[in-house]
Amino acid sequence: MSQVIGLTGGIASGKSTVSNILKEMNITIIDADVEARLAVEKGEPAYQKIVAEFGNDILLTNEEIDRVKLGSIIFHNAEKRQLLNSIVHPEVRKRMNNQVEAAKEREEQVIILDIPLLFESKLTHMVEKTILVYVDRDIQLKRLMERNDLSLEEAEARIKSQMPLSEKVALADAVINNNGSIAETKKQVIEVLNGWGITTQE
Ligand SMILES: CC(C)(COP(=O)(O)OP(=O)(O)OC[C@H]1O[C@@H](n2cnc3c(N)ncnc32)[C@H](O)[C@@H]1O)[C@@H](O)C(=O)NCCC(=O)NCCS
Ligand SMILES: Nc1ncnc2c1ncn2[C@@H]1O[C@H](COP(=O)(O)OP(=O)(O)OP(=O)(O)O)[C@@H](O)[C@H]1O
Repeated sequence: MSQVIGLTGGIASGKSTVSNILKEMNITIIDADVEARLAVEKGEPAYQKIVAEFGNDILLTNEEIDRVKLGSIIFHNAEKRQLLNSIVHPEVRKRMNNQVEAAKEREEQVIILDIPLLFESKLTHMVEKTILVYVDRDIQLKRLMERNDLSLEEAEARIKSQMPLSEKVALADAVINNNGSIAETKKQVIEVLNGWGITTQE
């Protein structure tokens, strides 16, 4: 029997960092952000709907979606964000479910679903247990501004578009504190998995 675990957090809280640690242990990760990117490629049904709703202005010269432009719209406007979510999220769920089924057929012991909006989108029914990657807000803000080269205002708008990490802590089965070094984070990942009876390769 496979165990399906949800990995969540906030923007730039360290989900990819934890995912990479898990990948090194040969654990399968299904990443909602990757699926969301594939779902909006030119020719996909969600692509057509996005262009119909947001107009040709959000396209690059090669006709792919300009993610920077679309991001600057939806992170500042809750209604537009809701509209984009209603187009993209059903496709993401379908894609993730297909991959979970495939991983189950391969009889994988552990399957991790990396879903940033696991709690906001009420997707906990897709998983048996949840792990939250937590960071303090000031560290989150600093890492986000550096990684995405964002202004303070743009970074804050992105953080505010999600449920506060402090609220997510109460909803998760396990919390990994990613304020410290990556080595400290890795130690906690191993402790959580071992605590759930999952043996880890190092
Ligand atoms: C707005 C878009 C074009 C920005 O693209 P960009 O390449 O800059 O960012 P990327 O996709 O890598 O997302 C980075 C992070 O932003 C946060 N985020 C993305 N979309 C949303 C959203 N609708 N609401 C809140 N946070 C979001 C997540 O924490 C995510 O990990 C893109 O994020 C998108 O299409 N979002 C809608 C789909 C979605 O909700 N994806 C997130 C998980 S399914
Ligand atoms: N423990 C750490 N120490 C220092 N830097 C870190 C640590 N963890 C993550 N980072 C850096 O912080 C940034 C955000 O981390 P990461 O990309 O893993 O977050 P994420 O939750 O996957 O983000 P998003 O949801 O926005 O894609 C990255 O630039 C990463 O290199």
